[in-house]
Amino acid sequence: MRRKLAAGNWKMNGTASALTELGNLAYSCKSAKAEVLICPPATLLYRAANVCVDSKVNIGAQDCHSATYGAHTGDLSAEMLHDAGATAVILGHSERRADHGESDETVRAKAKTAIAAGLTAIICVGETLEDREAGKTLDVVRAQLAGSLPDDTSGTTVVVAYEPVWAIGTGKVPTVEQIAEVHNDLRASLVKRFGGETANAIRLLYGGSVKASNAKEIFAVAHVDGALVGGASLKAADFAPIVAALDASA
Ligand SMILES: O=C[C@H](O)COP(=O)(O)O
Repeated sequence: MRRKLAAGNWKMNGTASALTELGNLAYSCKSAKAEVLICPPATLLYRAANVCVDSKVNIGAQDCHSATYGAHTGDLSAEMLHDAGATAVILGHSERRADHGESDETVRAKAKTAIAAGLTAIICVGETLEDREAGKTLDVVRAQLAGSLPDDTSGTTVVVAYEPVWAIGTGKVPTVEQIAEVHNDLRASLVKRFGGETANAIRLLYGGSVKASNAKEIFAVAHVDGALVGGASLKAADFAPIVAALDASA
């Protein structure tokens, strides 16, 4: 049975005062059955890990460099993130694929480095509205999945997050039928490439305007093992109900 995962991506939000929210979340989630992960800005990683020590909340990062060290001004290595207390790292987020021209090959190289440093790689895939309207959703997601996952992927090293670009930050959410179609296809693609045992251990998250109000119906969809949440993860009062809905879906 795959353990459920509620992951929060704070994106470029939060200074030291935001650590109070993290403490509130740690308290709210003290009885959570699902794995809970918060990915704050890198500037808060170390302190966030200290706030959440001995709690049910793990801390993650939002990106890493594909190199292990060197002349990469402004970048952070996976080892540095692990050293700061991160247990996972989000890779290939559509905002990085778009803003930084990140290719599947770049994401795959970063994932290999992250896994080697002991981090779980949360690899994002998702179509644009143009892709969906052109009927290309499954083609796009299959290609990103194939190109972004390392060959030695396992259920403990990789999590896949399906995030339709047009649902991120917009309040628009695919229908449960649309989510089910993609998550079923993701699972089938994983089985085809890695075999059933490995594929069935890989958790599939949905991300894109997840809120307390829609979490229950999203978590009821087959092959949805949790969520990657942006805006609704910034406040404990918004994110804790999503964790509770995930626990109730188990
Ligand atoms: O990483 C999180 C996703 O981009 C979803 O963000 P959102 O919940 O604000 O739509």
